[in-house]
Amino acid sequence: MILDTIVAATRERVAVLKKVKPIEAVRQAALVRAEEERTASGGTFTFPFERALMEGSMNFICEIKKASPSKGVIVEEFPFVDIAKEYEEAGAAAISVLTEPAYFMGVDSYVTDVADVVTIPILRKDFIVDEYQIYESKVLGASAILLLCSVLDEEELARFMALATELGLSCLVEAHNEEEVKKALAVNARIIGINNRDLKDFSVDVGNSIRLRSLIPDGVIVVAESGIKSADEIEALREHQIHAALIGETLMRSEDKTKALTELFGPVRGLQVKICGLSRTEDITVVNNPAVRPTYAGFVFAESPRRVSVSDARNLISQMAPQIQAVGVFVNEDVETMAHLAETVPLQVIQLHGDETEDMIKQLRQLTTARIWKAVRVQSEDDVLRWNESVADLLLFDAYKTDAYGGTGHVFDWKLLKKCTKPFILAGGIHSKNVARAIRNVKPYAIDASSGLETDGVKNKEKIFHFMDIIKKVRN
Ligand SMILES: O=P(O)(O)OC[C@@H](O)[C@@H](O)c1c[nH]c2ccccc12
Repeated sequence: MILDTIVAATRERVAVLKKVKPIEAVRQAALVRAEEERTASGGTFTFPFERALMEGSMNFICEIKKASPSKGVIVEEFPFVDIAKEYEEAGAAAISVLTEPAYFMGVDSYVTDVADVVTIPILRKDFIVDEYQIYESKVLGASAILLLCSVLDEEELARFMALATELGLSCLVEAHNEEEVKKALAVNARIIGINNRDLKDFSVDVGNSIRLRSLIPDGVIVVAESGIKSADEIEALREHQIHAALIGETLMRSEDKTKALTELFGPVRGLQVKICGLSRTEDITVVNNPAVRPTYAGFVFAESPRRVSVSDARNLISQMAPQIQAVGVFVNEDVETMAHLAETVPLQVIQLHGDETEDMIKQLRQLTTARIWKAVRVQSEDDVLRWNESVADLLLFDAYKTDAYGGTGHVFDWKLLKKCTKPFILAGGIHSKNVARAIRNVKPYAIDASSGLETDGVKNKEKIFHFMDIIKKVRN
């Protein structure tokens, strides 16, 4: 049986590795790395892999795999670093990297190379039979490892999971049948992967993950693995509360990963875009381009590197395509001034980005017909709930930073927005690498980007075009 052959080859591989680099050295390196990470995140591990699988209604683990025993070589061209970048932009929650050399043509260093270019977590996919490989996975920069119920007994599973947890690694515990699911549950797996492919004869049945899913209690993350090709399959997985789909071949073979994930996830219609912090004539030329043309363009009147004077704003807005609505961004400005500027610049929207109160919004409402947006800098769920009843036309959620009111380039925890019942605008460190995930997982009315579209403090044309291109593919 192929699985036995791969496992035997893996044992030999590990035996050789141990001679080249003794386990004690790898263990030390892993412990150092784990300790650094723990300290950096304030004393506890953050387990980014499992958190990423809880973000949206369907999360994708996109796989980097040159070959497989069932399909042989899948792609001749294998620019795996570019593929990893594309996966991240396409909206992958995590990336799975095959490192098994003999049957999947994997290489250990792929993990490190991918970790260098993406910020999303990486699953190191290999046939783990020895603690050595767990330490190694940590050193390579993985956030998670794969443990196979078909290869490991309960004692090994429990021991390997405990070691992984100690190192801050998550475990995707893979099962293919009822007996293996029970085994995964017996060792308290936090993430169970249900493989649709039978590793004994390579037959694939996507219904397998749906059938076995019912055996798994709430609170355990469920991942459907293998053979996933269509939007209908993803919809069925979603209906059965499966949190994530691990997809290899379908994505490796697709020319455009962003389009491929949109096909699978389904398009997100109706999303609006605001590009904030325009300050130069060149910026106006870019937004006027039909390929860009956001619904809203923001002009910052408050203290900021992107501040514009009233006369500059007037001049820039007069050159702007009439379809684009001008948003004036203010911080703790007095209401008369804002109402006057809305009239005279003119501005279609007043965005309050400071410590304005609900009373101020009401006063402003009396003075202007411009729409009023209130920016809320989110530190906790309470910040969101407090503004739920506001008379503002829309809320805009941004990251909190003590020393700045906005445009900080920081991303906040989007899960804090779950209880927001009204349409809102999402801001805070949005750029081409996280916009697809932001749109699909947070489902805002509009997305607002500023610093993520800049280079050296000014708007970058290429970044803006690329950003809009991704958004178009996500909206389809
Ligand atoms: O390429 P596919 O059919 O989308 O499958 C991906 C992944 O599930 C598959 O590579 C896999 C699932 N379990 C494994 C165990 C080892 C190696 C590989 C795998």
